[in-house]
Amino acid sequence: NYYRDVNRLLHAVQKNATKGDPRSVVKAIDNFCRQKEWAMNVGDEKGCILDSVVSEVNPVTVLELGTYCGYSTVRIASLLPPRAKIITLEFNPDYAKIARQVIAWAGLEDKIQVVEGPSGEWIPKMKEQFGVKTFDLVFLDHWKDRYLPDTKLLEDCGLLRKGTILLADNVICPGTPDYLEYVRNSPRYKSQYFKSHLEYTKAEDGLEKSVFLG
Ligand SMILES: Oc1cc(-c2ccc(F)cc2)cc2nccnc12
Ligand SMILES: [Mg+2]
Repeated sequence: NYYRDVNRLLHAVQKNATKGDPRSVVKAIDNFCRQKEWAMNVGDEKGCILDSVVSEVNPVTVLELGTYCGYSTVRIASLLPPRAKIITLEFNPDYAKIARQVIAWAGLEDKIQVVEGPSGEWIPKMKEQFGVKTFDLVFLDHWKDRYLPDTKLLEDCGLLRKGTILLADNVICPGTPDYLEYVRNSPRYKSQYFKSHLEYTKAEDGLEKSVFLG
């Protein structure tokens, strides 16, 4: 079952990665998923595109939708300036439990807040619960049918500012057609597609980077 799989991924991190070294945690997960068991991390190829967007934006406040095992959370956090913070939402409690341990192994607990529950319920509470004004970067990597409603919710809750970057995983595989249509046709976004491959495979996938114009 899924929980046993993610547990083996955690053990691979604890066995092969150096405690307190985020990049070795990322490497250990990629090696495990390439050699042993595929898992739905953003992966090393799309991960390099993620790294370049994070480095370009240099965000202070990041929202990640879909933590899973914390691979992209660790990848992003390892590139953030000292005071920067990531809030990452995960619906599945088993995944959240694993992610917290992966994040702890990387030594990044101080930068990352893992929040359990439905994104649709937590987004309207971001300001009051976490003192967030607006997000500088949002990484969408959760259920594909939540990308569009959650983006509209972020707009309606005033959590996006002129220049906020939305970066969306899996816009080709599994695919998020309604989200793509929205960000590519709305006058409120400037959108750009980064062609890549589905993690650890040769199938096409890509990331969509969209700037909120206010
Ligand atoms: O990166 C991803 C890949 C897949 C996925 C699963 C099965 C396939 F066959 C192909 C792709 C699902 C995902 N769900 C949530 C967040 N990210 C995902
Ligand atoms: Mg994904």
